Amino acid sequence: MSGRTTAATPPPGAAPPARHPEAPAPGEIIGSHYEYCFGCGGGVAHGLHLQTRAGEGVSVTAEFQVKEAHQGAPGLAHGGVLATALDETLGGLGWLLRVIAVTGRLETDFVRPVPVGAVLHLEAEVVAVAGRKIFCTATGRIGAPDGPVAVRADALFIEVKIDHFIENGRKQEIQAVLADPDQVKVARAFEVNP
Ligand SMILES: CCCCCCCCCCCCCC(=O)SCCNC(=O)CCNC(=O)[C@H](O)C(C)(C)COP(=O)(O)OP(=O)(O)OC[C@H]1O[C@@H](n2cnc3c(N)ncnc32)[C@H](O)[C@@H]1OP(=O)(O)O
Repeated sequence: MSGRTTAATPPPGAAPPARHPEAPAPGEIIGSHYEYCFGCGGGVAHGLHLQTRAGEGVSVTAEFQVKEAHQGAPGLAHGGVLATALDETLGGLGWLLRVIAVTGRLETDFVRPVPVGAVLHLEAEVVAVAGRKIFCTATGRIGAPDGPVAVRADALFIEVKIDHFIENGRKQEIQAVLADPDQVKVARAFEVNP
């Protein structure tokens, strides 16, 4: 059973997504957007360390190996961690549209338990775009890209400007990021080349 609301469903008149001409090529790895991101950062010891790859059209794939630190029940992944894996994979879609976007709504179905040690094969795609609203969907399968579905989500991402982070983030992290020219380059690329 799926208890969907209409919030993550594109309204009539929403446009099909357009892959940006400068989007990473299919198969190309999309690097981490922030070293201390729990989803993709290399600087978080117990993080998910998700490495996202551009797919065809406006889609991405990623893999996540469930570790002991990710348990909820004994030997099983925590549902919140699985939702994070879906959220982080969906977040990678911004790189194909070349917009910065944050999760507004994430509607998740947990279909099968995921054991520690399993590799979750994730894929996400944009379904439609309406103004700043990006409607997308994601699936996580156990063991292989065509393995049994364990989790799936419909989501609404909202396009934001870099000021969203500068105005809302804790000052010490924002200052550290702004002092790092590589990080600023990654973030500003989307605004300079819309
Ligand atoms: C410096 C380093 C940068 C690195 C960047 C990398 C970032 C990547 C990170 C990726 C990490 C992984 C991803 C993460 O984890 S992202 C982290 C988790 N997400 C957040 O923290 C977002 C928190 N929320 C907000 O900041 C605001 O609410 C946002 C920005 C989302 C909207 O507030 P804003 O004031 O801007 O806009 P608005 O309120 O006028 O809404 C606009 C439209 O959207 C509709 N709407 C909104 N919410 C919902 C909802 N829940 N259901 C249904 N609809 C919703 C709304 O009705 C309206 O529609 P319409 O009336 O126009 O039809």
